Amino acid sequence: MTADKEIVLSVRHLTKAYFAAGEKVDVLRGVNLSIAAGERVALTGESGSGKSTLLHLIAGLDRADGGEIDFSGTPITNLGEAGLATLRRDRLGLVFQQFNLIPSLSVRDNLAFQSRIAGRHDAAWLAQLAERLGLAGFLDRYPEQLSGGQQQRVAIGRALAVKPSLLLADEPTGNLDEATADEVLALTRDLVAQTGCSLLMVTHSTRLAATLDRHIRLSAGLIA
Ligand SMILES: Nc1ncnc2c1ncn2[C@@H]1O[C@H](COP(=O)(O)OP(=O)(O)OP(=O)(O)O)[C@@H](O)[C@H]1O
Repeated sequence: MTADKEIVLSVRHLTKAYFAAGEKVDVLRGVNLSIAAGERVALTGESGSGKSTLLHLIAGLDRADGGEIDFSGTPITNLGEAGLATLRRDRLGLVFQQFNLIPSLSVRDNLAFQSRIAGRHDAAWLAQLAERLGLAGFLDRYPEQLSGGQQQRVAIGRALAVKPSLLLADEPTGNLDEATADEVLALTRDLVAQTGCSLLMVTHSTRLAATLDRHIRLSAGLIA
């Protein structure tokens, strides 16, 4: 990470606990994390270490108990639901293990979904994304008519269509076989570089983690 690069995401002293069966579980105990513009970071950690929890907090899908999250210097911790929704729509790309495509929409309309809502529809960029993701011949199909790898490529294209400042990906290749996972990740890396956005990707694979710019680990509620 170069010192003069803009910090896109800054997380400070983030804490989160859950109550389950009457017991308090401290999942995040003071997480600190900075991601620079264009930086691609892999997040690993044992099952249950809080990786998804951290991504959900950064995406504003859940509230932290304490600490701060800034996007490009703007704190989001105190934003209301509407502000968080706007942030997700305009600045974040989200990709989850379950592809979360809309079954009743064609590939073309799934790809354009978020960028249309954000008022940032760019037909030329979408056509380029579809081409690069190998989806140009599938635009009139529906998600159920695609393979898992193809569906995940639609989810990645949809997230990148808005040219987000940060792509958050939670085990994006977890449901794919190894060869397909490698191919989807390589494409994601290239497209993230072309988009100029930053990437924070949760993965169980230290092999895939090693292919990004930085590899961080969550352990005992802290980034090791
Ligand atoms: N809504 C919830 N209520 C209670 N406990 C929860 C809730 N969500 C998560 N947890 C607990 O918080 C801990 C962290 O969960 P999280 O899903 O963030 O881990 P993870 O590192 O992403 O795991 P995995 O690699 O298995 O997906 C786990 O012990 C989990 O059981």
